[in-house]
Amino acid sequence: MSKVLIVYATRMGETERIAQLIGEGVRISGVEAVVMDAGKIKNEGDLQGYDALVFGSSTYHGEMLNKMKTLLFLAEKAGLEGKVGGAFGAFGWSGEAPGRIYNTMANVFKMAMVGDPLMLKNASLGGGIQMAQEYGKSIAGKLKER
Ligand SMILES: Cc1cc2nc3c(=O)[nH]c(=O)nc-3n(C[C@H](O)[C@H](O)[C@H](O)COP(=O)(O)O)c2cc1C
Repeated sequence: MSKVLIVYATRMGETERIAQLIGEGVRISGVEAVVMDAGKIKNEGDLQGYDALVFGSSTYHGEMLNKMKTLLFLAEKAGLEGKVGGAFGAFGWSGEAPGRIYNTMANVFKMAMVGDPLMLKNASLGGGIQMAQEYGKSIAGKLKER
């Protein structure tokens, strides 16, 4: 069975909520999902053995959180080329982090990215629950195309 790893970096918990909803969308599609805090990933081996990887961080002062920067340097060595990818994050107004994560996954890791990064101001208001679950479903859908 295909397996998806969803890793989040959060300060107040909003990006974790989005990660859990993406995980639900993956599981609704019948695909296994593991959701993990970026701080739990200690070496590149922790990122191996998955068919799709989805990374997310909230934005502070125009940047992703340091835990996500560290994770991306580990991921560079994990051999993720060709794997399905996605990026997400909670934001307030400018939301730089998800796009930067997405571009690194596409351009440096050469992953097969789903349409766009998912950016949400709130995981549960304004259709957030559905949008995050749909993002998970689109990750699972891209895996099933293969
Ligand atoms: C000190 C501070 C700086 C912030 N800087 C930004 C920013 O530059 N751009 C932005 O879009 N949101 C910014 N935000 C809003 C957060 O991204 C937003 O509250 C988000 O929901 C936090 O998600 P988290 O709980 O996953 O950390 C900032 C919030 C705080 C408290």
